[in-house]
Amino acid sequence: MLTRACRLSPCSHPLRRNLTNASLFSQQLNFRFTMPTSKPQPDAHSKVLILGAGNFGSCLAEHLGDSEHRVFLWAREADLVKHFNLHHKNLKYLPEHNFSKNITAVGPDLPDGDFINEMDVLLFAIPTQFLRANLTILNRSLKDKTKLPLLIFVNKGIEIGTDALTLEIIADTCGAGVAKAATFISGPSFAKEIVRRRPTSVSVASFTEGEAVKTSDLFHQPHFRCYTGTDPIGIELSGALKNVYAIAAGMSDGLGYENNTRAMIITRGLAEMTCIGTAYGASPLTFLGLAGVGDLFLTCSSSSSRNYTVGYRLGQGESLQTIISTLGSVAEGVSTAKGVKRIIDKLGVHAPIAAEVYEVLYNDKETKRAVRDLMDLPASRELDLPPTAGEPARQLMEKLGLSSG
Ligand SMILES: NC(=O)c1ccc[n+]([C@@H]2O[C@H](COP(=O)([O-])OP(=O)(O)OC[C@H]3O[C@@H](n4cnc5c(N)ncnc54)[C@H](O)[C@@H]3O)[C@@H](O)[C@H]2O)c1
Ligand SMILES: O=P(O)(O)OC[C@H](O)CO
Repeated sequence: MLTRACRLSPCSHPLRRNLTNASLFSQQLNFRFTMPTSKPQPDAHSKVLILGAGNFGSCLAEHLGDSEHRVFLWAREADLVKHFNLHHKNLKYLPEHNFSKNITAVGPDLPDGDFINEMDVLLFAIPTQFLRANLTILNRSLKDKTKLPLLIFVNKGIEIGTDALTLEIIADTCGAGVAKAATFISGPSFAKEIVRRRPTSVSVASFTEGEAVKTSDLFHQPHFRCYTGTDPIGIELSGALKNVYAIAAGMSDGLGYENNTRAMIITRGLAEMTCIGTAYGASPLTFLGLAGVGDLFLTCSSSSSRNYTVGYRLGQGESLQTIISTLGSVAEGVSTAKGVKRIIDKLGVHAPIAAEVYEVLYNDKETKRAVRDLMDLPASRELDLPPTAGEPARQLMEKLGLSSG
């Protein structure tokens, strides 16, 4: 079979133990810590600032504009700001769409402190690799950290160089209190389908159910459902990891392999994601949700996915450099593959598909050779979840002041 995936020290009833640990852990959290919360539930006419006017930021601006919120969309591109306000169009990222008149573009400089402090909601749609620099500037504007706006993050990646999840980037730049209040949206949600009001569902997670519910209520519409949870680390890992497997699936299709191979990559990819997440300290169940298998399935099976497209073009023989310079949009899996490789090496999780994607992207390994090496792995058991050692999550929780030990 394809992999000897995810083998750490065997344990007798790993799933049961992981579930027990996860639920005990969240009970301890709710019981032992006073969690920071944002201002009360944003009402029907809230002021929302969306940071990042790419495909997803502008799509979510449109989504919230539907609900008659006062929506501001920050773009770092001066021409985009000017054209958007004149014509309600985003020519660079969603050129076909006519945007709601409830949206005002702002930029190219980040808004100042007075403006930021008037907002009920700050939604970050900035790719992971640029988040730290922008949060560092924004932090200076967050005057009263006991009255935070609702803070929502939608990026799906791991930071190069630090291997940090977004929670850690927020803690480093704005402090642990801000990170603890953050909410994450992730799940199968192509921007261009949301602006066409196609029925869509996502996962929404925060450390407290209350914050997640505020975000869910804000986003809920007849064509858009949110499912809440309290495993933000698992939700973040799901979104970041699926991008790497979408590259693998695209590669396989680009090489001319067919449905069996793609199904194998999706299924073994889910097994790898679950093992990596569990070893990291997330709940294995999170990977069975919309942010996990839902988004994995979407991006591994559609040419609308930028990550799938990168893989497909690699499989067709194009160089990574050419693909990146002509993609016109971000494919978070390319940078995230670096962090994933370091995380699996550090945790000792056997995740051969992720490792082969890294080899193709960064060590010039031929795509065909990568597939052959995966198929040559010795036969293995289908799934042995690692014990919930969870050292990275434990360290992160400690950094956030949420250590339970
Ligand atoms: N497009 C989708 O369907 C979708 C869906 C869910 C989540 N996401 C996630 O949302 C995030 C944004 O993706 P996108 O699709 O909007 O990307 P995009 O490629 O459409 O746009 C890129 C965005 O990054 C901004 N940017 C570039 N350099 C920057 C810098 N130095 N500082 C700040 N911003 C900079 C651009 O101005 C633009 O707003 C990604 O993490 C992506 O994984 C995207
Ligand atoms: O185009 P991709 O591959 O970045 O995928 C976009 C979203 O993550 C889909 O949910």
